[in-house]
Amino acid sequence: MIPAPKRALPPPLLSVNGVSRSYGKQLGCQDISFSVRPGEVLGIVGESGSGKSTLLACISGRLQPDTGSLVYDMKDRGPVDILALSEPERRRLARSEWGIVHQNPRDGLRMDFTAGGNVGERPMAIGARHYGNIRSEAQNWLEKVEIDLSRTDDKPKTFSGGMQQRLQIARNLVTRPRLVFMDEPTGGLDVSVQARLLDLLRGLVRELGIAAIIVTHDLAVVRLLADRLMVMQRGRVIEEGLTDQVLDDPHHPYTQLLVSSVLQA
Ligand SMILES: Nc1ncnc2c1ncn2[C@@H]1O[C@H](COP(=O)(O)OP(=O)(O)OP(=O)(O)O)[C@@H](O)[C@H]1O
Repeated sequence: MIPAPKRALPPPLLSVNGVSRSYGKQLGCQDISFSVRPGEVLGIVGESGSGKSTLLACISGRLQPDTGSLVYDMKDRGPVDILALSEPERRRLARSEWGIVHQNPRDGLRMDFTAGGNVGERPMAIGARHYGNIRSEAQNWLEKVEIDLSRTDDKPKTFSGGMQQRLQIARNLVTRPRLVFMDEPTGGLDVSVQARLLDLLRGLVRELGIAAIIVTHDLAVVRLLADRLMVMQRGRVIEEGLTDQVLDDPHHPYTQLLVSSVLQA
């Protein structure tokens, strides 16, 4: 029998090659390479100071790497070298194709806008002009993230931490980005609120087929959300693979320690 042809993997959405960044003599991250395909969720774990935030800032265009290259497959232009884009081009790319969910929702929300305004601002930024459509899309997203519509015109400062985080997620996903960067998306929330938020995030990411890069020190977050996992220690990647494989059969002693410390907790 003739074997069925293997289905080719889609080309990477983002390719990171040899990215390093130091702060003076202090190493942030060193020689990091990986790629993320459309719809794939990559988790990056490691203890405090291992370089996760530095790496995330470098690959999301918020921090200039010292060396390395970043290639992103834009919807209408194909692969582009992100570091060679002009600042306005990079901002346009971030607005139209990316989302960034910060650990502290205050960093990702406009605290002086209403909840509806926070969600509606993103479609407006990429050209939506019909007020009625923008408001109904915003309300649709508030419902998706389980915020009561009676709160549409309230400001986020009147919301709980969990509600603010859900609002930040709605603000990011309303434009259906192709890639979302998340920095400790459930950090700072109560355990029960975290669990609900994780469920919600998992449902939305899968429903929309969004690719995501999630930085966290919480293995439960990556276990639930990430297809693949990278483990960092002292600025370097020390282990990577499919999430279940890495967590169920860790090879590097540091990953073994990380996994066993969670099991003992
Ligand atoms: N602005 C800065 N100036 C100097 N050193 C920095 C700066 N930001 C980070 N570093 C150093 O870079 C290394 C990596 O830090 P980074 O914040 O990327 O780690 P992390 O894994 O994200 O930690 P955390 O989980 O605590 O946020 C650390 O040694 C840190 O002290």
